[in-house]
Amino acid sequence: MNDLKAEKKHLADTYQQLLTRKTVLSSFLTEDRKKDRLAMQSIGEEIRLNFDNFADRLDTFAAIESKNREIDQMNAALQSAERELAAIDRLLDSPYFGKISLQFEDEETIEDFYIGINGFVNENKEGLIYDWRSPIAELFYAKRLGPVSYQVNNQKISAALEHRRQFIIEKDHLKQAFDTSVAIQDEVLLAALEANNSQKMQDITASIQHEQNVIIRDLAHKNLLVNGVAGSGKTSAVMQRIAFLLYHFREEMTAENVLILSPNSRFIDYISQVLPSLGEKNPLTLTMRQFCQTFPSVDLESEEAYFDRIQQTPSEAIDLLRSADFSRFLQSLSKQLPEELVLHFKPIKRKNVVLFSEETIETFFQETPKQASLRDRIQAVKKKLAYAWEERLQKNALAANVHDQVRSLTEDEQRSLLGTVLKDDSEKTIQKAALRLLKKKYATISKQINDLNWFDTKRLLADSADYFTHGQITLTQTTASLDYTVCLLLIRHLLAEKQPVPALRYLFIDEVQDYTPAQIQFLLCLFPMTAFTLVGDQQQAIFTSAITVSEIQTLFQQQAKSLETYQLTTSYRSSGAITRLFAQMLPKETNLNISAVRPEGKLPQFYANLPDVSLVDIVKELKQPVTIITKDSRSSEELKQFFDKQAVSFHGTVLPIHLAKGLEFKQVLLYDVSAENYHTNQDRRILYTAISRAMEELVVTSKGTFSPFLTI
Ligand SMILES: Nc1ncnc2c1ncn2[C@@H]1O[C@H](COP(=O)(O)OP(=O)(O)OP(=O)(O)O)[C@@H](O)[C@H]1O
Repeated sequence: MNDLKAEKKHLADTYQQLLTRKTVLSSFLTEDRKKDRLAMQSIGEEIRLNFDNFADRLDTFAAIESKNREIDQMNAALQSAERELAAIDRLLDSPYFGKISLQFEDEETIEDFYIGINGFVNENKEGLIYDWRSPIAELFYAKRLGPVSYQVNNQKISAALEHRRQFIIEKDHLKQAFDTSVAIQDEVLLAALEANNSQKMQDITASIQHEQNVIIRDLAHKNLLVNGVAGSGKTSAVMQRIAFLLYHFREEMTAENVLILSPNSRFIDYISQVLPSLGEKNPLTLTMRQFCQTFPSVDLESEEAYFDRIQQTPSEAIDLLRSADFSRFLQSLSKQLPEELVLHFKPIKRKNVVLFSEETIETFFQETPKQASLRDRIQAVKKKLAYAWEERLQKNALAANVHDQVRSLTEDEQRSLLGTVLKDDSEKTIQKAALRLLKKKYATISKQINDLNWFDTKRLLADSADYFTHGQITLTQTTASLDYTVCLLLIRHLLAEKQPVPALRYLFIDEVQDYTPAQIQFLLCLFPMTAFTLVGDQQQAIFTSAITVSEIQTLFQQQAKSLETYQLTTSYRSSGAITRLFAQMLPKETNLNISAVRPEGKLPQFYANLPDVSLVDIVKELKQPVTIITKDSRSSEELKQFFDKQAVSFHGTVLPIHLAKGLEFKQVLLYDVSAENYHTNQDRRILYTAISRAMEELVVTSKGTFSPFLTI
């Protein structure tokens, strides 16, 4: 490349300008922090607090207000400088990764734009680096050279993309440069894949592929569903899309308006660095179980019990609780309750003393307008109960014995029961304190009223199941399974009280194939205005809790919501040989043609009829760290104990597949892939998922003969 020299010079210049700006910002921050402290100190000295008369008070407030404004301005300047400094620090690691040369209409010269992980404008207000999310940077990810356009402030700008260059840069060292005419060059992609050395997920900004970019930047469609093969960058696309949206809507939303639902706690940790490395805050990230636990009075099975359960064949009752039909029926109850379904109320009690009987609550309910929605009627009953309770407390607070109780309180007791020490013992003070005392004493009653403990939602759910299945299914729920809780929360939300949820603009669901139709329906009800991005892989549906693409599409259609579907078939994670192996696992009718990006690499090794004692040598010989993946938790535990007993030490982990899901590891050993362990269609998907966790080296063992799904 004849202008490599010019590129090196450009890099040196840019790097120098970044360094200069860093120095300016650092000294501004140290100086300003000092000034800030001094300013704070001087406030007390400068403002004479004078509250003598009305005019003095106004003057004092005005002086405080003006000082506050000064401090706010100072803080805003500090924060903005801190943000800029952090961005510069990121850029100093690698100032930019791409360049596009554009010929704009009516302009004679071609203009160059350098693209980096963040933007940088120098002190002369020249844009030296453009953020990869800026409108113009989209052209960098465009498929071909030639006529292109982009949108700025709803205005279309046309140009000709004359030239695209990609760089591999470390600090101020230009390691490689490639001129590319078709999207992102393989060398850059392969270099990015090679450089993936971390245990945590990394951003893919410099090598986002065209089909991923379309998903990341899709603003035209509110709801997206991405069905992509193993390793096709679905999670990466989710993270990059969040970063893109936070940038694009920076004036309107923050990370607080985003929620990511993830498969398990390990995965949450795995993705935790991507957004901070791009200068963005992580949004709240939860598993569906954790999300349901955020609601009041939810008591749920543990994560382990949950995973155990969703690997078992479900009972008829669980099937019902997961189904779209049943949750749709529950949803329909909010409009009209069939005559056969009767609401049941529970008495409000304290220590076996009934304060509001079922009959009283039933009467309150009957007094509410019949034409109102059930939720409004329940809310009206709640208000009536709260009012009746307050009245009762006020009446009781007049009683002499309560007043005596108040008078006999020591100062310490007053502090702990009334929150203050009584100033006098006038009738008025004592009466007020008496009410406070009673409220404190009977706090559980207010809580019961508030938490709707008196409305028997469990009974309604059980009766609904009975009615819906014509008496075929009786719900006898001993432990609160996630499936049961989701239906209960749906009833609570639609029929009793809107559940408290964050104001979400975007909801991202990873591994969506593991959700049930009822769960998706529940989320759609909870977040009617939110935009959904769902990503998953039908072939990785390894649990009995699952949903298909067409079921998801139907659920969206029923809610009159559009859903744009994307399919990704290029796999970036595993070597060619490993990709070939898991691609063979797909049933013919899927018609999926998985293409690998990485080179062929080392062939997987297979050991049939291998006793555990021989496993030890194989594990030790493998490049470390090695991840051993088992089919379930029980075999993981057994294997760990076996290694302990044998005093085998190796660098790595033993994980059941449900915890390895979504993650990736350089060296993987699949434990006991025997015909006995892997013969059903679900086993086939487990195997496909397990093999596709391996990036470079794969060893497959079996205690007996191999599963028929392995065509070695
Ligand atoms: N455009 C890209 N450039 C560089 N690396 C990429 C790109 N796309 C994906 N990768 C890498 O490929 C690997 C797989 O990506 P990711 O985990 O996002 O895929 P996935 O579709 O969510 O996988 P799975 O469903 O199998 O868990 C990751 O290491 C990711 O960094």
